[in-house]
Amino acid sequence: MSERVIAPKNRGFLFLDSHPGGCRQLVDEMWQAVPAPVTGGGDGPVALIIGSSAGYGLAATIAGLARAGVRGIGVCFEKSPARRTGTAGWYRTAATAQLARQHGRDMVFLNGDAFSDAMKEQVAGLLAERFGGRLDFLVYSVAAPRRTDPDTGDVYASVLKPVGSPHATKTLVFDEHGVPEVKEVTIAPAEGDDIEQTVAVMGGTDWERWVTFLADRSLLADGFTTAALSYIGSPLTAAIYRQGTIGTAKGHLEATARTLDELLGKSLGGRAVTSVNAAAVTQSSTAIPGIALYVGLLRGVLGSAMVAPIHQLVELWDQLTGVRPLDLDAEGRVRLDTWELAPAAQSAVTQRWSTATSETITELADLDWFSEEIRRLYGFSVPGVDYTAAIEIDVPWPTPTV
Ligand SMILES: NC(=O)c1ccc[n+]([C@@H]2O[C@H](COP(=O)([O-])OP(=O)(O)OC[C@H]3O[C@@H](n4cnc5c(N)ncnc54)[C@H](O)[C@@H]3O)[C@@H](O)[C@H]2O)c1
Repeated sequence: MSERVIAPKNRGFLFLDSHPGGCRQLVDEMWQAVPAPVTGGGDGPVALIIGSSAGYGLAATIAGLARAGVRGIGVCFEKSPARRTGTAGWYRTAATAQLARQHGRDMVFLNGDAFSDAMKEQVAGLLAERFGGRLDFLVYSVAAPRRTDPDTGDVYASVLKPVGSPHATKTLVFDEHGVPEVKEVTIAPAEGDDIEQTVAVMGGTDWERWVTFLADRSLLADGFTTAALSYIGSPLTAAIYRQGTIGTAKGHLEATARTLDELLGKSLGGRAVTSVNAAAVTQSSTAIPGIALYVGLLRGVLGSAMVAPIHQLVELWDQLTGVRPLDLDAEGRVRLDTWELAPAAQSAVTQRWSTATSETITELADLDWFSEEIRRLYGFSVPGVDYTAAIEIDVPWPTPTV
């Protein structure tokens, strides 16, 4: 037992501790935001969510459980409580597992490296023993800085750089007193094998490996459907995102979807798609130069008309499970980002971006919302949570009952 009062301590957008009570409350809120389930009764389809503890993967897990009535497995990579608290994803996973249990959904969470074959073996074993040897859905939502290639042991590192020439962008930072500043930074272009390395981490290689690994063991159900998360984004961030190293990886992921779609269509009557989601404040997205400024301005323009990840993922599940037909663009992608890229929204954000300075930023961007979103990633700034009270940090990883 280790109870303590947890105060937010941060360096920039990174916090050293997270709050178990706040994380639990946020997971509850996400669950409550999901409209009534569309389940036909019975056990529900079997789903595997990779990257289940944060951002879009957490939204996929909660929407899958609460809306589509799935059971199955969530995989993520989180740190347990020790001297410091556990990571926020540790506590969110414990809270998600508890809600799943309360709602009678058999959901097992595995903590470890999704890129490894050991994790793939573990999932294959669980599918065979616990879930009838058939997987109906796989949602792939990993954002990681590194991947070890299981065949060679090589470690690849992804970078966030423009391709071809240096790129100067405005960026949003907060000084040590939390005062916002708009700065200009110039990012050097990719060099050496930066592009290949980034594609090796954030492209489609590991997603494809998961699908073929499970297919080779006959663990995919007829009609098996898989979706991986992608992003396009605004022309304002294109040099660093879509036309940059990470965008090249997303292009690879989307090409992988087309290959897998053909393969699964022939063998199982199945599907593989990418889901292009909209900008959201997550630990991964705030690491991308310019994105914090862009998202703050987007919120300034759209306010609560921004569609939260949980609502986007309800829509994705509805399309994957056939509540509504799959609605694909010409490139075969589900588009959940149309509200972000709508011309009116983009021209308003572009206008604000061009005039944004340290002096004007608080009027142009919704920085209160942005700062709260950052804190909420760690379970802080959650209404109804008493941050002056001591709270147990030694929350165990959820173990399945029977
Ligand atoms: N955040 C955005 O604005 C945005 C927009 C559109 C699409 N996306 C896409 O959504 C996906 C997820 O991004 P996010 O922003 O939600 O990220 P995130 O940082 O919030 O979550 C990443 C998840 O991946 C897991 N993870 C990381 N490394 C792992 C590993 N080695 N093994 C197992 N799990 C691992 C983490 O535990 C966490 O659950 C990415 O493909 C991203 O490009 C993000």
